[in-house]
Order: sequence, then C-alpha cells, then structure tokens
Amino acid sequence: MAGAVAALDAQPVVRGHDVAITAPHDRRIIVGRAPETTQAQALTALDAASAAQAAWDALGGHARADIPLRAADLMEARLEPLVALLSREAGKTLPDSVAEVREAVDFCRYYAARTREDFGAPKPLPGPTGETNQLSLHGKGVFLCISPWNFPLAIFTGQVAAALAAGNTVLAKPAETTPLIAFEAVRLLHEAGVPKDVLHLLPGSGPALGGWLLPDDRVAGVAFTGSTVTAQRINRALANRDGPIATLIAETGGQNAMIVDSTALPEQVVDDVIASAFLSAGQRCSALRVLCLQDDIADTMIAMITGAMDTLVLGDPSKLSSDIGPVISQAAADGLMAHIARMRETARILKALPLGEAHAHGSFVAPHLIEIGSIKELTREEFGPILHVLRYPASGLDALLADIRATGYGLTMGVHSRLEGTARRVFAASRCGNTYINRSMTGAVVGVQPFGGAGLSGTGPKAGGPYYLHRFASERTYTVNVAATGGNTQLFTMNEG
Ligand SMILES: NC(=O)c1ccc[n+]([C@@H]2O[C@H](COP(=O)([O-])OP(=O)(O)OC[C@H]3O[C@@H](n4cnc5c(N)ncnc54)[C@H](O)[C@@H]3O)[C@@H](O)[C@H]2O)c1
Ligand SMILES: N[C@@H](CCC=O)C(=O)O
Repeated sequence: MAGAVAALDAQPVVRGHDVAITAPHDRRIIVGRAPETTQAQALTALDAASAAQAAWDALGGHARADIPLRAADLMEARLEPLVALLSREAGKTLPDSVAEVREAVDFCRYYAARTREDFGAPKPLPGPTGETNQLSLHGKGVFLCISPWNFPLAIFTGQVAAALAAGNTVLAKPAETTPLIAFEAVRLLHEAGVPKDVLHLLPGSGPALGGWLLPDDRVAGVAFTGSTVTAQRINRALANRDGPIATLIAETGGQNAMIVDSTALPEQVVDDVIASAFLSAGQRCSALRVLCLQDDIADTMIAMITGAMDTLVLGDPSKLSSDIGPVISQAAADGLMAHIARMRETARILKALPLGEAHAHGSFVAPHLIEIGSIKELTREEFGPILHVLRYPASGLDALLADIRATGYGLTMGVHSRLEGTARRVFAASRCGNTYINRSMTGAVVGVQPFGGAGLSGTGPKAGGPYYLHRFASERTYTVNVAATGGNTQLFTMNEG
C-alpha cells in the first residue's frame, strides 16, 4: 500500500496532521497515512465549492452525466488495486471487495442514466394556449456528503456521484478509518472530469468537521449514511441554524428481523441466515440481527444453523479461504464483546465460534448465536457478527410483527415461508424499506432493490432508486406568456392528422 501513501502525498487535497491507518486484521500493518482536515482548510474548501456551484449546475444534466460514466470505466480498469485497498484498509473479504467496486460502478452508471433522463432538459407541462410551462431540476448548492467505513467506496461514491449529478458541488467526508479508499475515489472522479473546485475531500474527525461546517448556511444539504445517533446529532445541528432550512438525507441503522415459519425450506433458511448475519462480519446495515423461528421448527433450525456456523473460517480477509474478516476497530470489537457479556447474564449463548492465534493482532469478533425471549430485550443495533434468535407461536405472528415495528427501525426484513399470504401479511405490517422473501436480506443491487429505510433507519430516500437524485435537487418552473410576443407558434406546426 506504499502507493496509496505516495499518491496521497502527491494530491492537492487539504492536509493537516497525518494519522496512520492500520489493517483491521493485523494492527502491525500500516496501510497508509491520511491527513486530518483543519478548520481553515474545511472553510477554504467550502468557499471554493460555494463559488463553483452555479457554473457546475449550468453545465446541465447531459454534460454532467458523462463524468460518472468515465469514472465507472476507470474504476473497472482499476479493480485489482481498489479491491486490495478495500481488503487491507476496511478488512473486507475479497468477494465483498469485488462486490463493492461493482456497486460503486453501478451507482455511477445508474445515476448517469437518471441524470440524462431527469436533468437533461426541462419537462414541458400542460397549460392554456398562449402560455408555455416548463419544469426543470437544479442543484441546491453545496452538499456535505458524510459516509461510513463499512462501504467506504460504494456508499462514498454513490452519495458523491448523486450530489454532483444533480448539480451540487460537494464536500466529501469519509469515515475516519477509511480515508485512503476515499482518496482513490476522489482522485478517480477528478480524473474523470469533475473540476477540483467542485469536489473536495475532507478526511478527519466527524464531530470536528460537523462542528465547523454544519452551522454554515452555505451547506445547502447533507447526505449522511451512518448510525442513527450521528444522524440525530446532524439533524439537531442543522435545525439550530437560522438561515434557509437545509436538506438532510439520512440512511442509518436497523434492528433487522427474519421471520421463518414452519413451511419454510430449511436448507435455504440456513444458507440465507449465515449469509445475512455473519458474512461481512455482520457489518452491513442490512444484516440480520434477530431470527424469529416458529416454535414448531426452532430446535431443528437452530441445530442446522449452529452446524453451518462450524464451517465458517475467520481470518485474513485477503485470503480466499476466509469467509469472515475482522470488525473495523478495537473499539467496535470491545463494544460487541460488552454486549455479549451482558447477554451472558440475561440470555442464552447457543453458539460461539472460537478465536485463535491467527486473530491475536487484529480486531476479530467470533460469530455468536444468542437466544432471547423477545426483540424488546435489544435496545440498539449491534453492528457485528452476533445473531439473536427467538421463538414465536404460529398464533403469535401479529404480536411479533408489532414488537418488530415497535423497535422504531425499518430497514430490512426477511421472510421464509412458502405461503405467499404470510409474506404479504408481513410486508403489509412492516415499515421496512427492503423486504426479502425466501432469500438472503443483504446485497441490494442498484436499480433492482433501491436501498434505504424509514423511522430510526433513515429519512426515506432509496439509494440506487429512480427518485434518489430528486432529493438532491430544487425544482423550478419557467412560464412564458407567448401571446405577448406573437402567440403560440407551436399551433402552426401541430400535426393535424
Ligand atoms: N442505511 C444505510 O444505507 C447504511 C449503510 C451503511 C451503514 N449504515 C449504518 O452506519 C453505521 C456504521 O457506520 P459508522 O460507524 O461509520 O457510523 P457513524 O455514525 O459513527 O459515522 C458515520 C460518519 O459520520 C461521521 N460523523 C460522526 N460524528 C459526526 C458529527 N457529529 N458530525 C458530522 N459527521 C459525523 C463519521 O466521521 C463518519 O464519517 C451503522 O449504524 C450502520 O447501520 C447505514
Ligand atoms: N446496501 C447494502 C447495505 C448497506 C449498508 O451497510 C446491502 O443491501 O447489503
């Protein structure tokens, strides 16, 4: 990763104190060094982004759409170094890293297509003869894009590409633990044609950057993906401003449940539970946290799931033999271990995989299966490879659905049942943004399963969906009284047939 260090030093992005970024699977490995943005640098970037926005918006949708298309081609051409950096810096397995580059490419191409469609030309609207009416979409101003470490390329690129495509200039704030991959993404977007004053990378502390930038009226909008608690802090900071009301697009956490009834296909359930709860070390906002088993099949399912857990290999994520890598930091690992310790007192640990010498220098958390009595026993999202399981009686589905809803989250929901009526009943009773029937509940595909939730899980916009770019835009109408300049000439050219 020396290349990443050298490249970082060569780039004219803001720079303050350097911090060492170490590999989550082995803290002795320094992946690179990253700068911490200072307050003066953040405000200089905001000045530049603010000054550049009108010209960027005036370029129009077609010209702006060409850029993410070029960025997508560049990303595909650099697949291997991007995968290597994702695996080292974020501790992602190789399949997860390849899928992440793929998703970033998909975001670029999808938003390019939507930009042409929705921002390419004003839409004519109906009106009385003698008057023309048009509706057009424009950037709102400067967007602050704040992203998490768990999809440090795909979510980072998706937010930035969407904000830019809609005609905004962007201050991009990556997570503290994954600035190097963000740097590569920004370098690539600049190379693809985004002017330097239109897109600025601001690595560093979230609370510090938030404290400097959120109170500034020139920040017209924030696209945030991360924890619910941070989204609430950002919301409060924006609400404290006296100026124009800012847009907040927040995509946050979940307490995601899967409901398995007695008609489900057991082998399919096992595959999908393992993939949804433990792969990616459970570090997906979409990951399964609470498995709800109809009591008639619970013992059989638990035996099959614990058996399948034994086949999981934890280790260096750059090895193809590893199914599960580390969690992102020692602080994250400590938090998860504290939860497991609490659960030992109040719940039943059904299975805990062992850790060994190979994990001694990294932040590894062994997959756990923990039986609880009710989802009410969980007070927050535990972002790691911990799966809670509970039993419900066939007659208790409505009460279970009410308990799930009462958590306040609404991100993903899984159903395993061969009864279509049951799946539909769950869907109708849930507020979740993404419901998956008889499959895993992770891995939403851009343009296929637009991703995002409601309630404590987010403000609702769906990344990778047809309406996402609109959330970054202002709508404007343009009405002309053509009667004042000679009448409606279109009437002369209308096809009479
Ligand atoms: N719904 C989704 O699409 C989605 C996707 C990925 C992750 N997530 C959620 O993200 C969380 C994991 O990510 P995380 O640990 O990086 O989340 P986090 O909330 O700790 O941090 C997210 C980002 O916010 C920044 N930040 C922190 N405090 C800030 C402040 N006061 N002002 C401005 N920025 C601030 C951080 O530096 C980081 O860049 C989980 O809860 C997960 O469910 C949600
Ligand atoms: N979109 C991803 C999750 C993003 C959050 O971590 C998925 O569907 O698994």
